[in-house]
Amino acid sequence: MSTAPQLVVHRDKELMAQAAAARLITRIVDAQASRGSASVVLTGGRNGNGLLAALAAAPARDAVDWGRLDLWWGDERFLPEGDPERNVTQAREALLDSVPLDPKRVHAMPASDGPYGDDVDAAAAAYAEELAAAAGPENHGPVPTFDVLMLGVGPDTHVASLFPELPAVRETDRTVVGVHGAPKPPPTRVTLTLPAIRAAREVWLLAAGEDKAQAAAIALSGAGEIQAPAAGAYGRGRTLWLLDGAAASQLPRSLYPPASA
Ligand SMILES: O=C1O[C@H](COP(=O)(O)O)[C@@H](O)[C@H](O)[C@H]1O
Repeated sequence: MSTAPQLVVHRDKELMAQAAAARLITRIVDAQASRGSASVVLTGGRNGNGLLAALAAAPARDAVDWGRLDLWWGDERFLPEGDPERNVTQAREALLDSVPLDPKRVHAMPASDGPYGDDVDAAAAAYAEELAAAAGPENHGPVPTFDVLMLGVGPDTHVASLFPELPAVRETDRTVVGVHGAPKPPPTRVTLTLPAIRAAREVWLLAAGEDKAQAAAIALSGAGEIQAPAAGAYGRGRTLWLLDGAAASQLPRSLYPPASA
């Protein structure tokens, strides 16, 4: 069942990143307190990396027990290990290299020079198996119930590597698929599908900057998920759109009334 999106609009992208980082710290600490560990799905892109950098700079980051955190990725650019364009490389630089994570709990998606070579579909199937192996009987299918799954919203409404009208966004069965011919480079990618995204307790969509304004307005105005993948991303318990004022500037008044002064 879809959860209605809730919107939080911050003044600018710096404040949005800091507030989202604080929110994430709280969610992780709460999950660790109630379930012993936490699981978070990271996103690539400018807003996702901005959040990780803000988290790295937040003194409260020491409240997290980094050894009891599972990290997964919503998508990956299918490039060689260590490529600066890989989402995991950027996440390592922004945060992961500076906190004491358990390497066994950092579930990066395969690289194009990894065990599956350049076979992106085999790489996607392997990640699906890794997710299935981590899912327990208390989960609702072949993926863990992630505590928080974050998605950067692209200017074309893509989330993860689910681009409008491409086959990946139509997938209703598999949890992870290979993407061929993505309109944003690189063309070959690995992505969670909408059914996997919807297994999360909380889905957070991040949109900051003027170039995200139209995408946010379209996705939040009742567009279909095939044409606007962000519209199909929701969590089991909560769907949260975290925006800055620029990204919120084209939202319908019923969702976010502009300030009167
Ligand atoms: O390529 C990607 O783009 C999106 C959005 O990135 P942004 O820089 O426009 O914020 C991101 O969510 C995705 O993970 C990434 O692979």
